[in-house]
Amino acid sequence: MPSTAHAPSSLIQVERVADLRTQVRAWRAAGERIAFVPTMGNLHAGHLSLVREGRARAERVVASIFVNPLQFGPSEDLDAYPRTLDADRRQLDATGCDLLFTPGVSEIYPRGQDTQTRVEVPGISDILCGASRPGHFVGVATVVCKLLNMVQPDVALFGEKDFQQLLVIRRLVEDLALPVEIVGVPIARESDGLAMSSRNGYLTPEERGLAPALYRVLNATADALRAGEPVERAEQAGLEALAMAGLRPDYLSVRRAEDLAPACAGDRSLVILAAAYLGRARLIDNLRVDLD
Ligand SMILES: Nc1ncnc2c1ncn2[C@@H]1O[C@H](COP(=O)(O)OP(=O)(O)OP(=O)(O)O)[C@@H](O)[C@H]1O
Ligand SMILES: CC(C)(CO)[C@@H](O)C(=O)[O-]
Ligand code: BAL
Repeated sequence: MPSTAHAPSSLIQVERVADLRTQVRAWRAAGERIAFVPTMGNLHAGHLSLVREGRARAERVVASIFVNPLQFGPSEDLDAYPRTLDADRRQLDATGCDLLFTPGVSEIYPRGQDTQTRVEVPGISDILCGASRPGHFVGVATVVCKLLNMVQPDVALFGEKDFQQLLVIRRLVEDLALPVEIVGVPIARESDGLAMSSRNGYLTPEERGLAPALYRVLNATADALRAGEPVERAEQAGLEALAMAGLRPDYLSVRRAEDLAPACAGDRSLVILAAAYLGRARLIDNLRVDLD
């Protein structure tokens, strides 16, 4: 055999819940634990770090690719969202993912998405990204709840880049007593600090040059807080710095890391969250700050 031969693919791909369940049941019967990584595809190193973390925690890793229409607003990028299934499959295979679930919309919403039972996590869904994207977290909570019920994993992995989403999902799992461990995975960044994101692909070369300002401003805001700057002043300076760097800030907010309540004097465990528009992209990022 030529030395350049590739190892045969061991990635199983299924589109139907029934096939997913048959395979997962067989693994369970063999005493194997299941890790689950839900995604919307167009995979990058951030997604693959979730798969690797899954491998470290379970014998089998299931990933899903589903661009969930229920979490997109009417004027958002559902149709333009990048779909790169062949490349995604190759990356998952090379990273040791065992099964890829690629349901169609009718497999997830057989009755149509408008008449689908919905899952709402009140309060935390209505602030920050939820305020700018009304209904977004109902869409996320609904599809994540369904996917968890379909896969029935022992552990599910989510990126800390979507920090608010992670907290919404933790709350959902706690409130509905779902028997799954939720693990947050640190943000994977480009060498210039920009958080990896599928939507970075929307940036022109010039915008891509401006984008790392988001992470730089988060770091400058963290420095200001550590130096004793009052929260409101640090937030205002951060918003101004984003605009000066050529981004259009949506929000920059210092919150309590535990529950995203507004930070008050005396709170020590904080997170700075920001969202900003740049060309066709809406970028998000966040940075934890522990004052002590
Ligand atoms: N840079 C990253 N580091 C760690 N995890 C990430 C990163 N980017 C995305 N993830 C995680 O991967 C999972 C799937 O995310 P998704 O498919 O929406 O990717 P994305 O790159 O965040 O896309 P988008 O640009 O739409 O936000 C989520 O749990 C998300 O938090
Ligand atoms: C968790 C998720 C896969 C639900 O559609 C999505 O919001 C994402 O990719 O972060
Ligand atoms: N990564 C979050 C999915 C979304 O923006 O819709």
